[in-house]
Amino acid sequence: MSDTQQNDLARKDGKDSEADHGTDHGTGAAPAGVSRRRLLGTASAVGAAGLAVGAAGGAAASAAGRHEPASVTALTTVGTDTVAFHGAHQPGITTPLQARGHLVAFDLAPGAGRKEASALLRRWSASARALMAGEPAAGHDTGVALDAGPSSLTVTFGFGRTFFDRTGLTGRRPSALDPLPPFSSDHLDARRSDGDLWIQVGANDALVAFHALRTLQKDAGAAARVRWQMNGFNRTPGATAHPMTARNLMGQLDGTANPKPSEPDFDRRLFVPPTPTAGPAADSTASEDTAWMAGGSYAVVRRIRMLLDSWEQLSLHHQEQVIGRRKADGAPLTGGTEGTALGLDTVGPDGKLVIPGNAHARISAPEANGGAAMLRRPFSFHDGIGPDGTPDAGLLFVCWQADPLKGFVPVQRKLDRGDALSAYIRHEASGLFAVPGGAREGEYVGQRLLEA
Ligand SMILES: C=CC1=C(C)c2cc3[nH]c(cc4nc(cc5[nH]c(cc1n2)c(C)c5CCC(=O)O)C(CCC(=O)O)=C4C)c(C)c3C=C
Ligand SMILES: [Fe+2]
Repeated sequence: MSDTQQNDLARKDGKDSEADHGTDHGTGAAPAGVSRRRLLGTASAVGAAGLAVGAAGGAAASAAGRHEPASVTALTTVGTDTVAFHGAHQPGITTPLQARGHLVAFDLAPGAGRKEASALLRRWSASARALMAGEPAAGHDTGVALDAGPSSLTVTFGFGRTFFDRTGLTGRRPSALDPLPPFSSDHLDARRSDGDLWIQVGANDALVAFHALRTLQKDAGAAARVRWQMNGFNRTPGATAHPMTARNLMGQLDGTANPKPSEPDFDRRLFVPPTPTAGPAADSTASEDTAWMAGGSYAVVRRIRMLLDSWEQLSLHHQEQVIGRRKADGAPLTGGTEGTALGLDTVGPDGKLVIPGNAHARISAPEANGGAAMLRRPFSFHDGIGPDGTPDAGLLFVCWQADPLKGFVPVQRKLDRGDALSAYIRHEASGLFAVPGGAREGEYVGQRLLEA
């Protein structure tokens, strides 16, 4: 069994034990040694108000002069959930979607090179490890995340194409980092695209996520400057009656047909193999000296604005024709439930395909793209109202794959040519980042690139 599968199973065990105790957060293991039943027992002694206030409310109650028992503050497992920093792969790739996300790109400062980059990655990894374990950041903790647990915090680091020239490592740049091809529907803003370094922060608490982001920005010191930052969100764990696929801001279930860890080719699709596999591709990879990417993955990041004013004018029927799935439950228009395969050849009584030829789900399906697949792990964004008076909202589309030329690129090429959804979205920014494998104990992320 792969590390990914083990990780997922470990989290699933957590969920199951949580379910046994009657919670529905679906976010991971309960705090060690504290059963849900015991907490409920404690809470019932202080009344229903104690149940509702949770951690933040507990602090407020103390400030108001009421001294609640400390155990009341531990009613939820959302705060106590942790994700491992060390492992074969970096966290934040197969981790379940978190409620809050920050994507931030940095450029190395003028004059900063490999030495400074290596010291920076060492500092960043130390902070990420500590914060993900629920410890304060070394030296300069701001206290913003005080009272909260790690809340499934993940920090993921990547290198952009330009990083390699700036650090004298051009010879070790993977060809997979070659620029993405232009697409006819691109409206890309160069200032909000690319970057030498990229960080993805995710957490199930907004203050925990902000605290991590701020810590990492301060860690950058004089070595690197923020190039762009994007802030996103997803549904809060526990907001729905049962764990389910996330909805995006168009209201669709988004993520249904993602590759699953239980599928035999999951790791192969997502992660760079330790050694080049046999065959023609192996020769070119071997000559690249990219062994440092073993266990890593490539992240394609796109800020995709949704033209919500136009989208929301469509009838439900038309919206469903655009995607090829039912809006309420994500089932294919050919019937069944969310998990049912798309009936791509099914024809209706009118002789037409039930899932239209230009439906987004049809065009992006691996069956229609020579098996090309990626793991989509997005955040929604809403940055207010744009100068044109429409919502500046949409999807921070992040997808993961072992090779962008076998994942994002062929699918986006196809979508670019005839996706019914493209009339309602606009790609505004883009980045491609090499995300190295996870750091082993005592190692920092990227050490195998920077110190070999
Ligand atoms: C190039 C890759 C993709 C981009 C860009 C993209 C943008 C995008 N997608 C949605 C909404 C949905 N996408 C869905 C499925 C789906 N999308 C992609 C790829 C891209 N999407 C793939 C590979 C798939 C899976 C296709 C399949 O195998 O069936 C769906 C259906 C539900 C699901 O499977 O997730 C929705 C809904 C939006 C709103 C969007 C840009 C804003
Ligand atoms: Fe999609």
